[in-house]
Amino acid sequence: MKNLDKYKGIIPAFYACYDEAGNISGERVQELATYYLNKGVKGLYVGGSSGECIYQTVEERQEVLENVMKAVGGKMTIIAHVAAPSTRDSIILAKHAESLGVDALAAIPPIYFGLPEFAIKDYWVSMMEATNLDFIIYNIPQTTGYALSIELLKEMMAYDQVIGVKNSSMPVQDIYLFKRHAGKDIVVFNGPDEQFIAGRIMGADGGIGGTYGVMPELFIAANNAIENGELELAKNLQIKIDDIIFKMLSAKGNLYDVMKAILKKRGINIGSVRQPLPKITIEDRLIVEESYHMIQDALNYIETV
Ligand SMILES: CC(=O)N[C@@H]([C@@H](O)[C@H](O)[C@H](O)CO)[C@@H](O)CC(=O)C(=O)O
Repeated sequence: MKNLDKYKGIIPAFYACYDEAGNISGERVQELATYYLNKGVKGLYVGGSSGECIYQTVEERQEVLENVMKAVGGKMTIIAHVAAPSTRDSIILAKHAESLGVDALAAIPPIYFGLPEFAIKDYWVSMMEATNLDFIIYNIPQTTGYALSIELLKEMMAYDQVIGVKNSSMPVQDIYLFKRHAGKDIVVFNGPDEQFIAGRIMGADGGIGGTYGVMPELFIAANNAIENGELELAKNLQIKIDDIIFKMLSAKGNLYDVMKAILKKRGINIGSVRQPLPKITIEDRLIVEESYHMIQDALNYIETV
């Protein structure tokens, strides 16, 4: 029986760190990784949606992971999202991640063309079996168009390397169903940050989220409240988190650029987003300001409870 405790907690989805010219900045990657280490999160999820991975080359994705491992390798759990459009590149990224000593791989299903489940399974198994690492299925039907079926989950659970599911689908019941039908102990990560505590109550062992990175303290506090059975506090924190997310999502610019602007106000400059993601507008600056102060207010609230 594998000990899965190292995956159970708050794991921010790591953001793309660019220099002023829009190229990957190894220095800023290391600064952001160290920032999260010091915040006390459980680990980092590197190269996922929030990492703008689909807009980066294989070499750029390798550079990001190399710099994360330089900064925090061995000091926290590192999950490397290695899925690329082709199986070939996914295998290259998986082997590279293993060579750096990450804890686990994660992968979305194939994108663009809708493929039959046997082809999705082959895609996942090919990159997984190119290494000896733990493997986490990434279910995110909103962006991939494929919702993980119980049948395919059961087939994948037959592989000892498969240890969990990162579930970003909105129905929180999916978390329960994946746990129920896995047939063995698995880790399920809550993906939609807006319903983090609901996911935890329905069986998620922790969370991986794109907004954790701009307010990690709030998700750590919400997770601790769940762990301690303080459901009223957990709900109050979730409501504060959601109001912040809704405010950030109200911007015209992409959420990731809103969060990067807020991080800059928190002292961490990781550049902007890569097109075609729309950058924040002048008008969005007010939303950034308001979101930043809502985070500060929530941090002050935590100090009082
Ligand atoms: C569809 C989507 O991107 N979901 C996000 C959420 O963290 C999302 O950004 C958040 O709930 C705000 O809507 C994560 O589940 C995925 C994610 O952060 C990642 O893969 O980087």
